[in-house]
Amino acid sequence: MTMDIDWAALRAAAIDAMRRAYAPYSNFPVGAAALVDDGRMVVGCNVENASYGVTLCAECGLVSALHASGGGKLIAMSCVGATGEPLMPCGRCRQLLWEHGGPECLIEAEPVPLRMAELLPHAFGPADLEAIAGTTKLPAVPEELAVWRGRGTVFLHPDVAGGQQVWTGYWERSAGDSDGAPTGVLEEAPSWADPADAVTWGQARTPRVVVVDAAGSIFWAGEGEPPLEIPLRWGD
Ligand SMILES: O=c1ccn([C@H]2C[C@H](O)[C@@H](CO)O2)c(=O)[nH]1
Repeated sequence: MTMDIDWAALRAAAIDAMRRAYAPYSNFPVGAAALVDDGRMVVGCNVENASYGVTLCAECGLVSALHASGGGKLIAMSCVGATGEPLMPCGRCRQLLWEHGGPECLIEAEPVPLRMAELLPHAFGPADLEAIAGTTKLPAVPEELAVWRGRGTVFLHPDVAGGQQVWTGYWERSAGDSDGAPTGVLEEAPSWADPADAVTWGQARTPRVVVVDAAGSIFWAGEGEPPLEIPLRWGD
C-alpha cells in the first residue's frame, strides 16, 4: 500500500508550474505538484483575474487536473511560491485537498511533510453530508446509530466469505478508555474486497478505527496520531 514519494521530483514539478503562473495582480506566483494513488503526477499554478476575488489558487488547478486526467486520490503534494520553498495551502485549498486526498495526504512542509489531518483538524467533509443528508455514496450510518457517530471503535479484519478473501469488521461501543463504559457491538460491517473501503466505512462512524490483519498485527487507521497502544499506522 505504501507508495514511494519522490519529494524532489514533486518540488521540481511544482517550481516548473510556478513559473507558468498567471499572477499579474499579486506578483505572487504559486505552483503545486502532487502524486496520485496510481503513480501519476498532476500539477497546477495560480491563475488570477482582473476581478481579484475570482483568483484560482495553484491547488485548484491541480485538483482540476487530477480529475481531468483520470481522477484518483492525492497521496502527496508540494506547493511552492516564488522562492521555490514549500508554501502552506490557504484555508479554502485545505478543504479542497481534504476532499481529494483525505486525512493521510501529505503536504510538503519544513522540516517534515504534514498530514492533511494536521492541516485541517476536525475537518468537515463528505462523511458529514452523509451523516445528516445521506446524499453521498459513502457508507451510511443507520439512523438509529447516528447518536453513536464519533464514539466507540471500529475493528476491521480479513475474513473468508464463499471461499473469497474479504475484509469486514464491526463497530463496537467501547472506546477503550474507561472502565465500566458500555461495550458491545453496535453494527456489523458488510464485506469488501478492498480494505480501503473497510477503512472508509469505519471512518464514517468513528475517529477510532483499528485494523487487525491476517497475522494478528494491529494498526491504527483512525484520525490523528496513533494512540500509544497502537503505534503502527495502517498503510505506512
Ligand atoms: O495556497 C495558496 C496560497 C495563495 N495562492 C495564490 C493566490 C493568489 O493568486 C496569490 C496571492 O495570494 O497566491 C495559491 O495559489 N495557493
